[in-house]
Amino acid sequence: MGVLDEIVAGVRVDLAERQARRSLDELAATVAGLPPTRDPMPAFRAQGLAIITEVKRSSPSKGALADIPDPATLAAQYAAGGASAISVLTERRRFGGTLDDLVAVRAAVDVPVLRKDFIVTDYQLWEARAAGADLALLIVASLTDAELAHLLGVCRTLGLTGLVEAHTADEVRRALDAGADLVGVNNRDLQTLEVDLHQFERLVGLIPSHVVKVAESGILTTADVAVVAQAGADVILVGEALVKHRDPRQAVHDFIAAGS
Ligand SMILES: O=C(O)c1ccccc1NCC(=O)[C@H](O)[C@H](O)COP(=O)(O)O
Repeated sequence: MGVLDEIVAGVRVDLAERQARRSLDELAATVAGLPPTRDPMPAFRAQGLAIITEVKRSSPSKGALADIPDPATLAAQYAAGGASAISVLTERRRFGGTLDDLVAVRAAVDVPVLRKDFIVTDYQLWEARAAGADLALLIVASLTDAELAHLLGVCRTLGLTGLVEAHTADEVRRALDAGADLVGVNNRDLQTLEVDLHQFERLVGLIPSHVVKVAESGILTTADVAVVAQAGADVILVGEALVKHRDPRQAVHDFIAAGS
């Protein structure tokens, strides 16, 4: 079993507990009372490099990264620096996140918010929408083709933008076949945790021009930003470098400038 499989196994256990406490009907009632979601795509398609900044306390690859006692304050700093969207890791066991973090971030900023988790069921998408998310991550490696197409359809029904994440050429093909118009290439292999910044560069040519391309993971410096921007990234997704930075607002600003 690889790391991704282990994470998903834990996610399914936690998910069953939440489902026992709150029914889909209850989530649907909450969602019915919400305003429409925010569309991140215009900002992602605009001139220059866009950035999705991540609220990430810890990770399987690096262990503890930052305490982040107040995700809302960090998110406000990201937004002030020019973030086009904010990613909130809501997985508890390995990343120390919760859906409450997403609720707090949603209340603090106006930019779109991404639920970054290991989504394998409709229920998690309803939870994401009920918590105030505008985007949801779908990881090709943890889904069958049928599941991926189905979950992308549920995203559309709920007004969520699906960020479909791939790490190999085959996964990029599967993401496109499922109809994704926002594709992330993760430089991190989620089974082995190895990071290769050049994975984005290798795969980006497989993605057609009308699809928005996101370079994810392992972007630590402005030089790294320049590498993926020159390779054709429309958007970068950055966690570690920002949560560990003494001035996240300035770091976001500098990363955007490095890619433009
Ligand atoms: O970050 C990990 O170690 C990790 C391990 C297994 C599954 C997912 C993992 N991370 C999720 C992410 O995709 C990253 O948080 C995101 O791309 C930002 O990466 P980074 O800038 O390297 O923190």
